[in-house]
Amino acid sequence: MNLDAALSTSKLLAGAAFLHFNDDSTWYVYLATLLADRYNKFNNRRRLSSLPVNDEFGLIRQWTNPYQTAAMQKSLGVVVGIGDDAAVVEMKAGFQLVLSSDTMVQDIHFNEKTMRMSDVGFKAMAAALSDLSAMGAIPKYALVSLTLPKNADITLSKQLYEGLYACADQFGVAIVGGDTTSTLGGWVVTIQVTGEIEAGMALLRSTASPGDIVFITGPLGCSAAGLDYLNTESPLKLDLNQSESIERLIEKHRRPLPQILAGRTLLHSGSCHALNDISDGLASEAWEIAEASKVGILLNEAMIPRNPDLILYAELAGKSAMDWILYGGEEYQLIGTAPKSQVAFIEQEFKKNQLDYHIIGEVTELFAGVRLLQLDDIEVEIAKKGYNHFA
Ligand SMILES: Nc1ncnc2c1ncn2[C@@H]1O[C@H](COP(=O)(O)OP(=O)(O)O)[C@@H](O)[C@H]1O
Ligand SMILES: Cc1ncc(C[n+]2csc(CCOP(=O)(O)OP(=O)(O)O)c2C)c(N)n1
Ligand SMILES: [Mg+2]
Ligand SMILES: [Mg+2]
Ligand SMILES: [Mg+2]
Repeated sequence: MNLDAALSTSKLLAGAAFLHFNDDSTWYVYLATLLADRYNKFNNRRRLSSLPVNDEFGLIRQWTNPYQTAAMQKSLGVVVGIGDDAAVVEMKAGFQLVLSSDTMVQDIHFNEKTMRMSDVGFKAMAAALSDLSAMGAIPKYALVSLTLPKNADITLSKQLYEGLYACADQFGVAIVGGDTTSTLGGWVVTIQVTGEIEAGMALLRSTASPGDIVFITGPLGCSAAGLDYLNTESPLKLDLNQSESIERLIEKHRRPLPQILAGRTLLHSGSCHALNDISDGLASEAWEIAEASKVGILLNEAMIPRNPDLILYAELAGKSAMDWILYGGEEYQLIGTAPKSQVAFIEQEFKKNQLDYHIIGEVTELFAGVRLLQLDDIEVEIAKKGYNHFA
């Protein structure tokens, strides 16, 4: 078995184990169908190569047919999948629907220099699923709306779908439909996702409480540092160690992972107060919790984790790692709050699931907004800034 095959098999196993964690008794059916799916993929591709490439419906079949067989979709609760006017899916008693939508636009979220099309697909799905993770939901279904240039290279659109399905499969998500349109402008991908959650259990931004600790599920700033490198005009001279560090930062920019298991672990713990995912940057998302919960958040610079690759690259580039950590965004880690008394329990649950967990501050009623206790012991308000589409 080559490395790629081994890697993709281990991701499938991780996906299956993940469904198992979600108490889904059909997880082994999902695994079996996923493996059969991989086996059939090559044959499917050959069968499809005779379809026309300049016809919308032929294209949709080419994009979607090589992936997720009917058997696999059935194991995920799909009753009617791609091909009719709308999809039909099973509803589980005692659960509520969780709905969200996210868009990636050429030259705003990605460009030819920063991302391959398969990365765009993977990241678009990951970013959409991230919002489900921030509610504590189990991701289930996705609709893909694709707007592509009239003269687009069809190979690129197929690569986009390769990435979309790689992420969907990793998190047990069935792609059940979407929409296809042409444009005289650049590529736009919108992913609408649906998840399910135990009724009444969704984790909100508005429920932080004074005395809570503030935590994050992993180091921040790496995606922004990776993007900075990809945008560098004059290439830096790098030794092997430095280029490996930068490769890892680029990977974090191109293939972020939604923290679904962390969201589920927090929901199961019964001890998480507020939760939000970090798409626009730590400062911006902490502000969202502070405002929605009508509390203050005091972050402690000394407690904020610093990824060694990030520190190394910040020194090389002569830029501030802390700026990327606070305002960088696109990290898709979670920021949350929990009562102090529950910290040990949550930490233990995270450890059990081999998840990362860092306490970085506390919730207070002494002020409104977000402040940072700097390394020099001075407390400053941090700007409510992050990525803003209209700034
Ligand atoms: N065009 C829109 N019409 C209706 N609701 C929207 C629109 N754009 C965003 N929203 C809603 O506004 C809220 C904030 O959106 P957004 O900042 O994109 O959230 P996030 O950063 O979590 O992805 C969400 O509840 C989202 O569903
Ligand atoms: C070419 C390029 N320029 C800039 C960025 C930086 N960037 C674009 S969007 C964004 C924030 C996240 O996107 P958004 O659409 O606001 O996601 P949401 O908050 O809806 O989850 C960032 C940091 C990028 N990823 N690529
Ligand atoms: Mg959004
Ligand atoms: Mg969000
Ligand atoms: Mg945003």
